[in-house]
Amino acid sequence: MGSLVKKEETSSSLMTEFLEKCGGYAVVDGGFATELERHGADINDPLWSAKCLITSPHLVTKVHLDYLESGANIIITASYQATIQGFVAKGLSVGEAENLLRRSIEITCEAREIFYNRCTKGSWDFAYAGTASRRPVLVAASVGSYGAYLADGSEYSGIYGDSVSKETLKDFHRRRVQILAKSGADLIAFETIPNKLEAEAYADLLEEEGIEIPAWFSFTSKDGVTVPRGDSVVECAKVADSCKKVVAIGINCTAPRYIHDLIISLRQVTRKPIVVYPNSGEVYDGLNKKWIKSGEESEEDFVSYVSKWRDEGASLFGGCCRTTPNTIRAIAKVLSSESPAASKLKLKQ
Ligand SMILES: C[S+](C)CC[C@H](N)C(=O)O
Ligand SMILES: N[C@@H](CCS)C(=O)O
Ligand SMILES: [Zn+2]
Repeated sequence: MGSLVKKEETSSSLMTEFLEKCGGYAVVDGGFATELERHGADINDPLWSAKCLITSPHLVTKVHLDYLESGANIIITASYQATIQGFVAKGLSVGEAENLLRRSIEITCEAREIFYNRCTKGSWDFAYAGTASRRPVLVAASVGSYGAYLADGSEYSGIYGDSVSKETLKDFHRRRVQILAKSGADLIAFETIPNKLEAEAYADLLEEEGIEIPAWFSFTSKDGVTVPRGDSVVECAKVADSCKKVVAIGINCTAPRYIHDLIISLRQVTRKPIVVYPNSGEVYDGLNKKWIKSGEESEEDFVSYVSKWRDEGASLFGGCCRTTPNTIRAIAKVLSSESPAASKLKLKQ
């Protein structure tokens, strides 16, 4: 009992202490798969970005490093669409599939080490922290939804059919979550969650499997009120709020224009830190694996929203699909010019 309480306290303090170290607000990285694509990777494949764990791990390292150089405090692994079932369908053995999952975390941890070794006294990083300390960086192990594995864009419909129950989803995710939790990541990022059922499955798994690292649950929305399956974001957030292992709740891969109202909805039901990392506002065509411009998106608009999102109560900010290191650099700049550490620096000058 004592050790259970201890673990839960450790979970909830990880994010609080991390945010304190970051000056109150933290920068999450940006679109990962779409950045691999921008560097020439062909991810038109059922494995999507996870294909690069096999074909071009050097690009995975490069994208992580680019985001670290841009100011990210949290870097998310390439495991979004890396599933044992998906790798086995490609002809890999279960053992090879499990090793690739572990490798996704190792590559990210290695990138953090490379970045730390590159940081020298006098770099902007030291000025950012206001002390001679290293910038805090967490590694978040990405878990994409069952819809991501289906590889038809169905994380944007959330419709899995009546044959897929909560138990089906738990069985689908169980082994991957167990492996990722023991691979050296600081937390698990359950991302782009499209329905309440999958959030419930994740919450059950975290509790039943005694997963020892904390997690965030991040939902996607196409209307600013519901997740794609039609469940209200408020109801989904309640599931996340009541799970003790969950240390932040948020929204990702959603058009920036919906984020403000979604933060207000989340705040109605949780006091946990809120994480937002919207996409560029473009819409994904899951059949052709292409992004379609809506004409409403612009990087300037995205970045100008950040202080409004902060005022509504979010504390972790980044980008999802089709955002780039430029977006993250701009977010880091907005936050560092307004953080308590930065204010102290200004006062000293
Ligand atoms: C977040 S969506 C853009 C991820 C890709 C999708 N699961 C697919 O395979 O098409
Ligand atoms: N972490 C994933 C999320 C896709 S919605 C990525 O950035 O590729
Ligand atoms: Zn995305």
